[in-house]
Amino acid sequence: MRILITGTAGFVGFHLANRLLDDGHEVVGFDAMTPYYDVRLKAARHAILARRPGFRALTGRVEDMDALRHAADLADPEMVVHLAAQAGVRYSIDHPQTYADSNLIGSFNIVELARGLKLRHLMLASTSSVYGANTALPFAESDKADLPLTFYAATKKAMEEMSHAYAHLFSIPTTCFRFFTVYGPWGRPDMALFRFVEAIEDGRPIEVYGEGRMRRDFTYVGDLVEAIARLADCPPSIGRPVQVEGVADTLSPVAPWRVVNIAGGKPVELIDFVSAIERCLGKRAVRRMLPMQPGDAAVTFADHRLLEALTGYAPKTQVEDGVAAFVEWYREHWARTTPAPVPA
Ligand SMILES: O=C(O)[C@H]1O[C@H](OP(=O)(O)OP(=O)(O)OC[C@H]2O[C@@H](n3ccc(=O)[nH]c3=O)[C@H](O)[C@@H]2O)[C@H](O)[C@@H](O)[C@H]1O
Repeated sequence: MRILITGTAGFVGFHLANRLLDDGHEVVGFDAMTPYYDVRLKAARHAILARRPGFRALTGRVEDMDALRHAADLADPEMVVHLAAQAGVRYSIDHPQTYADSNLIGSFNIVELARGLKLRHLMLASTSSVYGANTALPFAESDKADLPLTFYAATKKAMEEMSHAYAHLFSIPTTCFRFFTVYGPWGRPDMALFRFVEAIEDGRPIEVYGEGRMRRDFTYVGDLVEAIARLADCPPSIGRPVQVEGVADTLSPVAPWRVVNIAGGKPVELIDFVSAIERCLGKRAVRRMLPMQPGDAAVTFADHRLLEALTGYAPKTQVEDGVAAFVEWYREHWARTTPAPVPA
């Protein structure tokens, strides 16, 4: 299949592109290389993809419709996977404009682009953050999700809603998947795992928010891309819901559209995550215990029965194993081969 993926220099886009190339698909990757975090990491990911037959990279922002149209002309895609976004829960508090630009305008451009393409499937990355102030656990996709705690979450929910309208009006088979704190090799430097490992290796204290009592349904990136690759083969079709024991399919009655959680399935307390990191590194962290940060969710925990019913797959990697894979990558690859930053 010919596939256009936005955000291929990003953490998830890099892994997904590799996975889909392994399966023999052709991939055009579209990425703006934004400097939200160390661009050398993005460049290194793209350099690996560039060596693979079947991959072509284009640089551009999702806010730039002309650049997107150019990418679509080149790719002639049968499927679009939209992963490019301004991510990060806590960063959104002081930088809402970048979220409005990338996540609202960018996602609008993607559905508008899809309107003119004959796609088998449009897949869009959403987030567990849309469950916001919900307290009923686990989070089921059919639960109302109308109480976002951050503007980041609000922009992702808006993307889900925009895509529903477009799916309805223009018959675009659309799946929105909600990620739950994805981690693993080549991960994002702004996220807990990278920050903790980097600090412990450098002998600096780590900052543990919420006194370490928050829980996250951490999802290993290898499991995530397996789930997305399987979901790619399950485009929604109106009137053809899947039967799921105990949970409702989110298939829209008026559009070929659904939303699906992708999560590890076993929430882990942050302090236990820190202990797993310490065991893998063979070092103790100096822990600075801090209060919860504004906008953070106390718990994320996904109902993953819909994913299982659709794909026959459930994520399986234990946190200890996933953290070990990250630590091996960090020590053997990133810390060893990355040059010191150029002074400003
Ligand atoms: O699934 C999501 O909806 C989101 O997942 C991710 O957000 P989070 O769950 O916040 O992941 P992450 O940063 O790994 O922090 C994990 C925990 O460590 C705590 N945390 C974090 C950093 C730190 O230095 N100290 C700390 O205690 C922190 O307070 C938190 O309790 C994505 O960034 C986001 O884009 C979105 O997709």
